[in-house]
Parts: sequence; structure tokens; C-alpha cells
Amino acid sequence: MQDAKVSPKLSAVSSQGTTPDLYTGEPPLKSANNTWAKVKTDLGYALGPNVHRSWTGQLRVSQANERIVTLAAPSRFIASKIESNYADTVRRLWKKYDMVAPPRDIIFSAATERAPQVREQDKGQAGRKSAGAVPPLAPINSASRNARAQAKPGGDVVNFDNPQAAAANPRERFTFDNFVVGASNELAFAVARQIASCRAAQYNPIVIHGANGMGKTHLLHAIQDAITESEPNYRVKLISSENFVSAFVSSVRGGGRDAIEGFKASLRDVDLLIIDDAHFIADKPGSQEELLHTLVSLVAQGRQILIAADRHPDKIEKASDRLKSYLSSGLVCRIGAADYELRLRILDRLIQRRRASGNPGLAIPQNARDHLAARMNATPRDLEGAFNQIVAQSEFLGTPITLETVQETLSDSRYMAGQRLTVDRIQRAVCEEFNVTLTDMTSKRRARVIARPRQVAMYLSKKLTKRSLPDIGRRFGGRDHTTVMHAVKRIDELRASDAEFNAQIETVEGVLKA
Ligand SMILES: Nc1ncnc2c1ncn2[C@@H]1O[C@H](COP(=O)(O)OP(=O)(O)OP(=O)(O)O)[C@@H](O)[C@H]1O
Repeated sequence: MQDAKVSPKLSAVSSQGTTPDLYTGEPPLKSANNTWAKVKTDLGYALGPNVHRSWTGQLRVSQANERIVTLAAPSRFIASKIESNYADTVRRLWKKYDMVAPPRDIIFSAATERAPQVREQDKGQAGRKSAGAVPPLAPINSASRNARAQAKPGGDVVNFDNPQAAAANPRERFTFDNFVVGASNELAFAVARQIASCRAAQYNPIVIHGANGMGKTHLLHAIQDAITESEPNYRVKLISSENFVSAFVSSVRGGGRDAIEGFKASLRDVDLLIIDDAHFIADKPGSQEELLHTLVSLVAQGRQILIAADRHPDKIEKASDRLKSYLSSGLVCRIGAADYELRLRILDRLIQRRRASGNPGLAIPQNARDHLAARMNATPRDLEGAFNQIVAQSEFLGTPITLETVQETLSDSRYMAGQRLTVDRIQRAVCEEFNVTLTDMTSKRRARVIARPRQVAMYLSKKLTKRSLPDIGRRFGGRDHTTVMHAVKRIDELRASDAEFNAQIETVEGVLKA
């Protein structure tokens, strides 16, 4: 009906198959393209040329009506990245330039997927087929994306950042071969191998604990995988404590005696029971009690128990004293933080795996690897996430991975958050600023050009980490805590008296806090 009221000029446009915009006189798709051209120029300034080139510069207008404009990215990955990081900026600039009043909403979508993108009630004149429009696209649903990204590896890992990795069954990559061993995890690894050999239980129960993302689930699946391969008759049950709780609760609620007996039998007819994330059971007294009975009964029959938790059993606050002491009665081993060398080797393994699974030409220069391993120092999971991001970006955009692209990706706040400031990182930053080597940090050399930077690194370690003086001393070639105390005092004095020196320390602090 509206078409009947527009001017003859606009009717002429209409008859060519595009519907004119009531406000600007231009077809909505055309006006959206005009607006987008202006927004794109500003985005280059607002986000910086590199970010714009990699992300928002990939968008194009795919559909438009008088209420909604759809910007399509070449892939779902890029669309989701834009939605989560740059959407506000795009929308703000869109409002500035859109000739349509009120400015239209922006939807981001992926050109690779087909789905309705404009709601029925939003379909105005422009909702009809217009020249140059691409097929309907799926808007990115950030809620479902987040839910998928947070899914746990215990049987349903989904890594949204790397669609190829997401497609793989986690059990296929959680193998002993893919687990890189270093000082922080060698005991847990040796214990896991021992369990996988299916020999009679020497220690029972066994608890492996460590912070989130340190590789516990990986080891549990590796054990299951190895046994399935070598001893198919050996009965292994791997269950998360959440599943334990929900199965227990539904057996109690649901079906009377048979259901409870069925639940118990499912856990007791096994040779090896593995329970992941046991800490989740802590505030559920009924489930805790049932777990304790299960463990006691299996251990009495010589069956092996392996438990993973994010902390030592003694520290699982709401666990009953009986459960805590039972869990601590066998063997407890910890997976500690991966040091720099281990992180580098994990990275090398990730590269090998990626080369073997679809990207044979993957190349990451050594300086970029060093940077990635130095910066992603919180957990192997974070390191892997950043690696996936960098590789996926290079694969999607067809650009090489360099130190600069790695630095740019890691400057994203999501990678900065949670990264620990470690003595190792501090030493590296000081070495760079004062032009000395890492070996100088731990050597016995007393020349001032070496000793002063070493004191600076000790001072910053005391100031910026929670390490104790003796601990810091150990990391500087086994020095005494009084040496560290002296360093802290001396650097404080120098900062107060020497402005140039003070500025140098501020530079290092700035780098570390950036
Ligand atoms: N030593 C390692 N070698 C290779 N990959 C590792 C290593 N440690 C951890 N990873 C990888 O890091 C990711 C996180 O590991 P995992 O899921 O096993 O952690 P987790 O300790 O079980 O964490 P959560 O407590 O959150 O369950 C996995 O992709 C795993 O393959």
C-alpha cells in the first residue's frame, strides 16, 4: 500500500525490483551501503587499521529494510568475534551516519549459514526480495555461543574459537601422546600411566588435583582411552561428579528400590571408577555419603578409584571430614602450574597436531611462539585457547602468523585477564629493558650491569607477586632471602634519588601491567 503513495521517481525505482526507503528516497539496501561506507572509514580510526582489516572490514551489507540492516561476515567465527568485541562500536557509528530515522538496528550474521534473519513483523517494504541481496542468513546468537564455549570437556567439549577443533571428539585428543610432561605434572602423568596399565591397585584411592585447566580431565580420558585400546575387558567407568549427583538424585526420587540398586550396580560393577571434578559434590550431603559408600565398597574389593578435584581433598570446604580423610588416605598428587619451558612444548605439540589435522603448512615463527608461551602463563587451557584463536584467524583470513599478529591478538582484554604476573615474566621484562640475559638473573656475577637489573627483578617480584622472600631468592639462583630484602631496600632508595632510573622501572612496570 505504501508503494502507491511514493513519488513517481521512487515508483520507478520500485518497478526495478528494489523498494524505496520512505525517509531517504533511496532503496534501503542502497542507503545501508552508503551508511556502511562511512561507518567503515570511521571504524578504521576507531579500532585501528589492523583490527579493522581483520574483523569489521570483512563485513558487507547483505540485507536491509527500514528497521534492520544485516551485516554479513565471511564466516560464523568472524561474525561471532565481531558481535562479542566490536558490535557496540559498529552500532554507535551506525547511529551517527544512518540517514533513516530512527537509525536502523544492526544484525551480524555469517554468510555461510542460511536461516531467517529478519523477524516477520520487521519485514517492511525492504523485506521483499531486492536486487543484490544475498540469501537469508543466521544471526549470531551470543547466548548459545557462550553456552557452547563454556561446555566442559567431560564428554562434550566445544571450542567455538576453533570450529575444526570443535568438531573433534575430545576423547580423541585427550590421549597420553598428546599430553606434554614437565616438572609440574610428571607425578600425575606417571600415576595415570600406572593406572592405565591395569595392574593391581598399589595406592587407593588416588586423587589428582590442580587448578582448572591444568590437564586433569585430559589425563582421565587418556587413561580410559588407553585401557579401552589395550584391555577391552577391563571395566572402566568415568563419570563427572555432577552426573553422579544427578543420577543418584533421580534414582532416589524416581523409582524406589530397583532404581537405587540399579544406580549402585552401575558404579560398583567396574574395575576402575574415575570421578572428575569431585569438588562439585561437596555441598550435597546425601550424594557425598553415597560416594563415600561407593568408594569404600570398591576399595574393599581391590578395585581402583581415581578422583580429580580442583584442590587437595583437605581443602574441599564443605566435604565431610570422613570423605576428606578417606580421599587423602591413598595417594594425592598435584598438577602444578606449567612453567615457561613446558608451555613452549605444549605449544609445539599443538602446532604438530594442527599440522597433522588439516593445516600442514602451519608456520609460527619462534619469536611469536616465545611471546605466546611467555604471555599465556595461567593454564594450558588458556594457552590452547589463544593458540586456537590465532590459528583460526590466520586460516580464515589467509594471513601469516607473525609476532605482530600474536601480539595484537593477545592485547585483547580477554587474554590479558587472568594472566598471572610471575617471577619468570618479570625477569624477562627486566632483561629486555636492561639488555641482560635470563642466565644473568640466576648467575653469580656481581658486575653492576648485571647485579642491578637482577635487584630490579627481585624488587618487582616482591612488589608485584605474592611470592615470599625465600621463594623469590630461590628463583634467582638459590639466593638467600636477606639478599632479596637488600635488593628491595636498595631499589627503593635508588628510585627516590635517581629520576632516570625511576623512569626505567616505571617502564618495566608499565610493560608488565599492560
Ligand atoms: N600437559 C598438557 N599437555 C597438553 N595439553 C594439555 C596439558 N595440560 C592441559 N592441556 C590441555 O589444556 C586443556 C584443559 O585441560 P583439562 O580440561 O584436562 O583441564 P582440567 O584440569 O580438567 O580443568 P577443569 O578443572 O576445569 O576440569 C585441554 O585441552 C588439555 O588438552
